[in-house]
Amino acid sequence: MALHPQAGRPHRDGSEAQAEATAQDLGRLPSPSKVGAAVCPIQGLGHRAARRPRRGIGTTSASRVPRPGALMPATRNRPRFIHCRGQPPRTRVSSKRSKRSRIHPCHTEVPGWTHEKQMGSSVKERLRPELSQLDQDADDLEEEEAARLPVTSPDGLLMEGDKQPSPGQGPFFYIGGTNGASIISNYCESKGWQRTQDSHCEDYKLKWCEIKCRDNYCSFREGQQLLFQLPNNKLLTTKIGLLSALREHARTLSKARMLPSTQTKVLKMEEFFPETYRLDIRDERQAFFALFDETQMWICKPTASNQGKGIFLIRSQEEAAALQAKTQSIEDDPIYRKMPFRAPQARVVQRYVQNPLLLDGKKFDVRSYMLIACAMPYMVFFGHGYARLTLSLYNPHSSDLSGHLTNQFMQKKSPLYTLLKESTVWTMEHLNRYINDKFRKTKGLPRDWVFTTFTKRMQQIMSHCFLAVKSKLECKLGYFDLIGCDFLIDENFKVWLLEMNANPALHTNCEVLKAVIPGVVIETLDLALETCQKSLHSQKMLPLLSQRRFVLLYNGETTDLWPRLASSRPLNRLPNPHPNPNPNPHPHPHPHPNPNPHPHPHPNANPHPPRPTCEAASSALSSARAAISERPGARKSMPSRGAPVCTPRKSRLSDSSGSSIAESEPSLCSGSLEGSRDTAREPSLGPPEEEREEEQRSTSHRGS
Ligand SMILES: Nc1ncnc2c1ncn2[C@@H]1O[C@H](COP(=O)(O)OP(=O)(O)OP(=O)(O)O)[C@@H](O)[C@H]1O
Ligand SMILES: [Mg+2]
Ligand SMILES: [Mg+2]
Repeated sequence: MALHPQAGRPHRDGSEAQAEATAQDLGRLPSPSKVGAAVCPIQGLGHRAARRPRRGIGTTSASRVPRPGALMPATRNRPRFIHCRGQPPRTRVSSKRSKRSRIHPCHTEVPGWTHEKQMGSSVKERLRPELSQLDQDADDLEEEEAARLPVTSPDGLLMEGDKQPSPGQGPFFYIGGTNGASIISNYCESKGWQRTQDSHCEDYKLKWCEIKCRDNYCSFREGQQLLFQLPNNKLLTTKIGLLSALREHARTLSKARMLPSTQTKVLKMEEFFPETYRLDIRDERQAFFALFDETQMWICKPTASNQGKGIFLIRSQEEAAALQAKTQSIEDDPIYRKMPFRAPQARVVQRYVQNPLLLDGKKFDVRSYMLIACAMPYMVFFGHGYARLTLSLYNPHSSDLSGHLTNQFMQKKSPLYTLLKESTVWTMEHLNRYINDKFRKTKGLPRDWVFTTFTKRMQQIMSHCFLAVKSKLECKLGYFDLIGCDFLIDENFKVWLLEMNANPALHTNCEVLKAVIPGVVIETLDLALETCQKSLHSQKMLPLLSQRRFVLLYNGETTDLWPRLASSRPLNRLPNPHPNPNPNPHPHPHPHPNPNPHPHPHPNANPHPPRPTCEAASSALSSARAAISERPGARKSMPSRGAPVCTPRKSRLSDSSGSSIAESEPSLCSGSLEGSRDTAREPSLGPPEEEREEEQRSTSHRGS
């Protein structure tokens, strides 16, 4: 299919990503005056910290306290969580390792994991005394296991200044919503933390909410807490946010390319992102309707919905004309003119990839992950996910959307889903085997194309997208994010990025998901803890002891200037994920039914330290870096980006599950983080208001 170059498309200035992102949630917000304009007191911290000189905070505590609550095996191949019970004596962090602190390592081989994590010889050398002790400790532990004694929390579970875990005294974690809740909860409980159902609890160590709530960001204690989701991740995770960011990045890069010093090849947006137009901007809309003809297929999507909601295809002149008329009527509607925030959700139209690669005749896409484990400095990773297939055979002419939309939510609508659901999700290994068998010879692909070329391409694209928004993301030490990225492969093996999703689905309702998702979540949490702790203590990030399958895409420690929290802050508040340079490669084996999830060596396999960084991505990064660093607001020149401007306010709304108040009283929450309402935005097209609200209520599980 011939694609129109993006270059000729209408552009808007770079503030659109932010403005659009803002617009999405504004329908649910009170006017800025109601919210109040006071600056959140937390906001200033980053700047103050930036001015302070870096001090040697010392590493003793971080390196000596045992890794808390590691998953310990009940048998050699049946890992289980150890829940820390009882009240161990209060721990003082000292450079001397206490006897009890030595029990954490676990030498158990966990299928599919151990081979990926080994220490380099230099690290081993350094750790030799520790290693022999740990061997002994592991034996001790096995004895304990054999005796089936309850395992108590090791000393030093918490860092200095924290209370020891005891019922009702924390440390606390809070989970808003149900997405991945049991995995997160098990992980935290294995560390001896206690779950609170109080969504207003401010004394938490970790908060993982499906829906962002402004209060969470206002009361956030930088360096002391972990908070899931960057406040303005919608720069990447709404359709318009991503489109605008990529366009602006393309402009920046094209300017930079004119400089003699930056001639290196960088990724072009049109090479990986299907041609897309915003329907909420008149010029773009007109450009789209002018170019449309019946030889092409387009897909129309609401910017901030997920699970395929509100999506339809445009194939005929009649459908295009109907869309045009509807857009126009909304624009002309006096109600929406007066109250643009009441207007239906903005939409994009995207060129439909009509010739997808098919697996046994079925369309599929690939869900991968971008993990922003640390925002100060940025530590960004790539992680493999899984492939999602439709139940029915692909027929480009069919009007049945379930054959066109591969996301699980669409497939779940089918009565056949319960029966055939296992066939709708494949592991990446399965996909790799299939492509090796069916296409390697006929298409002249390299062996293990999935784990070589395809993986590199996804990493390159993710890096490109991250760089596109890096200077605009609101970052604080303790923010972390897991973003679901959807890729489509066409029959020419070209890779297309379809979208990125906040709060990706973490369901485990079929066997493949059970094998994949817990590992993703556990490593996410491990990496968030480790990187945060290291940042707080001004320790070197690498090697990352908890890195297993995720591949490092971006290490801001070596690239960016970033403010460090000074030692005048209360230190050691975050429980230390790696109290000791742990030679055990698999401290957190997750219940993983897949005995060998990565039989083939591939870029995400992680056999040797130092942990892998992505070559593909780093070349993309280095070639783009010069351009990025010149952008206003780039990290180099702006040490700490602003926190959301907001009034700290005790929220008083909570649904029964204790999840974000955004659902019950949307006007108070969700999305006010990005600034004030863009009243100047053009009316947009979409489903009626009720439908839109319904969509917003039910889209907590992003990226189905
Ligand atoms: N440009 C495109 N060409 C071909 N198929 C597409 C295109 N865009 C989307 N699709 C199909 O439609 C599905 C839904 O699109 P998309 O992921 O953008 O929407 P969504 O509502 O955000 O879904 P989710 O977040 O649940 O993945 C995709 O999984 C893919 O199968
Ligand atoms: Mg989505
Ligand atoms: Mg999707």
